[in-house]
Amino acid sequence: MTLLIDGKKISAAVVEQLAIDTKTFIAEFGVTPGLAVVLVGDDPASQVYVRNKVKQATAAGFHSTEHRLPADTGQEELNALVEQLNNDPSVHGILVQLPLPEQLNEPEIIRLIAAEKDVDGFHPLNVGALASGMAELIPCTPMGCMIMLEKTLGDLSGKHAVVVGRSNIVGKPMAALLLQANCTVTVVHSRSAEIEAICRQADILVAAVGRPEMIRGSWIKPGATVIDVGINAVEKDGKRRLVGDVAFGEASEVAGAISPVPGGVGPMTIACLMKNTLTAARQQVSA
Ligand SMILES: NC(=O)C1=CN([C@@H]2O[C@H](COP(=O)(O)OP(=O)(O)OC[C@H]3O[C@@H](n4cnc5c(N)ncnc54)[C@H](OP(=O)(O)O)[C@@H]3O)[C@@H](O)[C@H]2O)C=CC1
Ligand SMILES: Nc1nc(=O)c2c([nH]1)NC[C@@H]1CN(c3ccc(C(=O)N[C@@H](CCC(=O)O)C(=O)O)cc3)C=[N+]21
Repeated sequence: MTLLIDGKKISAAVVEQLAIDTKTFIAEFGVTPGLAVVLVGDDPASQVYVRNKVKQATAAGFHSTEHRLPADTGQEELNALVEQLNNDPSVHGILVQLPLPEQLNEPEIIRLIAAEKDVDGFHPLNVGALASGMAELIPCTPMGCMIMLEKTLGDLSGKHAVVVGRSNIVGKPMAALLLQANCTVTVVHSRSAEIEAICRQADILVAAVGRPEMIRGSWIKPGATVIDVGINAVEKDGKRRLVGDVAFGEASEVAGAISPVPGGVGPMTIACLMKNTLTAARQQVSA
């Protein structure tokens, strides 16, 4: 029997606990955690995520604001907004939706966000803290994957984890967290040889590639735990559908446990963003 790792359900439990912790926090400090989400341009998928984020923030009891800028926004203008949010004491968390339109310098923006308000965990200070096991703000998607894995497997010590993808947003921080959880970690990417054979050795397989259904059933070791991070919009029978980086039907016949798309990592990412916002608020009131 293959276990379905239900991200919707697990994330609902996370948000429920968070709403309780937030109430306690507000009662103790008289401060409501604030999240600001910045969206440049009008990419429809990004709009969906931003809407979900703002909705969940409200459900968690946060104060949240949405800042939409036109696709042709210049660097100065975006910098000025980030600086304004950095200086706003009612804002504890800042998320700038990525990728940015190409005229904007992404690393410059990531560095400009105050590290203590960087609820994505992308600032170099937070990346360094994660690498050395001192992190407070951990990238939301990998954190969500870890919660799913620990819920499914308990202790991860000694397991061989294979991460497909090495982006700063998912693959690299995922590998860091798995290593910290005592896994033996292999990271493969577009220049790797023998990807299939390496995947087949994985007790834990995390797919974060951005290629619809690239990972086939035959790449999976029987009984392995598979976490599918991919969110790919494809046309099927004239309709827009979301599929992951894993061929779900085939994979679920081999895997011991697998997360679906949608309803897997996506909702966990948003729940972890809320966790980080409360963590950031806690740090800032006690600073
Ligand atoms: N559920 C969620 O909350 C989130 C989902 N996502 C989704 O996860 C997926 C990955 O996102 P992200 O990490 O940002 O994507 P990126 O495009 O930044 O990174 C993709 C990675 O996959 C590697 N790769 C690409 N093609 C291949 C291939 N054929 N074989 C092996 N490796 C390959 C790339 O290698 P190289 O480095 O060599 O180019 C790169 O490291 C996307 O579908 C995205 O939509 C992303 C963030 C959050
Ligand atoms: N600075 C920054 N931080 C991010 O965390 C970030 C980002 N930029 N850019 C884009 C990616 C993508 N991402 C998702 C979040 C939630 C869902 C999600 O909730 N998905 C649902 C439903 C999706 C739907 O129905 O369209 C699901 O998978 O079930 C998906 C994808 C965060 N990202």
